[in-house]
Amino acid sequence: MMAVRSCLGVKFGVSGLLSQLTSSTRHHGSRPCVSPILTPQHRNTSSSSTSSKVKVDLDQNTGVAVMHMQSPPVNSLSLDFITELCISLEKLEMDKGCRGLIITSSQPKVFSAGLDILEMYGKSPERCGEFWKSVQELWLKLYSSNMVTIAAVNGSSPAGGCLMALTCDYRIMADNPAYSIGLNETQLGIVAPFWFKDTLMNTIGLRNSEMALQLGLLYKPQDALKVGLVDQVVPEDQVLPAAVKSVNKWLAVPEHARQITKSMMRKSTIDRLTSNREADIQNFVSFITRESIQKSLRGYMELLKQKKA
Ligand SMILES: CC/C=C\C/C=C\C/C=C\C=C\CC(=O)SCCNC(=O)CCNC(=O)[C@H](O)C(C)(C)COP(=O)(O)OP(=O)(O)OC[C@H]1O[C@@H](n2cnc3c(N)ncnc32)[C@H](O)[C@@H]1OP(=O)(O)O
Repeated sequence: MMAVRSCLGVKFGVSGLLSQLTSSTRHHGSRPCVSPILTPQHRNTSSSSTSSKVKVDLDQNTGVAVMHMQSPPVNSLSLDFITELCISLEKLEMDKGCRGLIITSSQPKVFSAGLDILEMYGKSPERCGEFWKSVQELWLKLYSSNMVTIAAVNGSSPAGGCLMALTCDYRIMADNPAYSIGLNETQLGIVAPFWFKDTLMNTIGLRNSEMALQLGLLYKPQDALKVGLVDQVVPEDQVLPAAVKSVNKWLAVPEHARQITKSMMRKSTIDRLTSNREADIQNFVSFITRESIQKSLRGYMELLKQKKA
């Protein structure tokens, strides 16, 4: 309980010329690349799709989609919300005209509050299992995406919210000391599973991960930058423009080479979960339904409410 309380308080690799020469003939996997030369029909072509919790704006000229998370109040990742995110991601992944994705929040002050604690409290083992499977699915879709993915972190991003950002290729955070980001699971009395840990370690290394995970650290933006948890910190109103600038830089790299390199870097981490999915679900269910863990979650939720009062 004490612990719970304390918690609340280019240069391109290949030549620029080569990359420019290939930019109009590049393919995204099997998908043709969008030509950078604007014809009258191509100008200002954008499409927008909205489900109740996810709004996606795709600019067909640039091939860049912006996914706005809009699940009030704090974009906590419930089963319904995760399902909508997965459906949107699947559509974008299949869309030949989409090569880059920026993920951001429509909610003020929060990118995502992480997993919805109410999905883990007082629920049947079957329901917990279904929920965890969806969390795995979201992680797999994001971490293995062929698209260039940029997290435009425009608010706090604890635990599962941080994990979402970590799955992206690049993270830009708003320079506001009121915001924080990190895998703070231990502070709730729960344990980040191995694939959360692996994703963090792949980003900030072993020593920093040891400290971050055991202490359940939530970093202010400037500290997150120092440790490598985010790649860039910009004024709040510049988060989205900076993300657009970055995505274009990443998209200028020959697509096949970038995708194969990404896949090579992430494959072993992805394989580790895909070959252990069922066991991981069983682990989660038996862990989260323990009386002591349920008690910790209840205490944590009460503290969140008290903080408001
Ligand atoms: C051996 C190992 C084997 C297997 C693995 C086992 C286990 C692993 C298990 C789980 C992994 C979990 C990862 C997670 O993501 S857990 C969730 C962690 N999230 C948090 O700690 C964030 C908590 N929230 C906050 O800190 C703040 O809300 C905030 C900074 C995000 C926003 O602050 P605000 O002041 O803007 O907003 P609040 O007033 O605090 O909140 C508004 C409203 O929302 C409710 N709420 C907040 N966060 C959550 C959440 N994550 N889930 C559900 N609900 C949440 C909050 O209670 C308020 O509700 P009311 O308006 O009072 O009703």
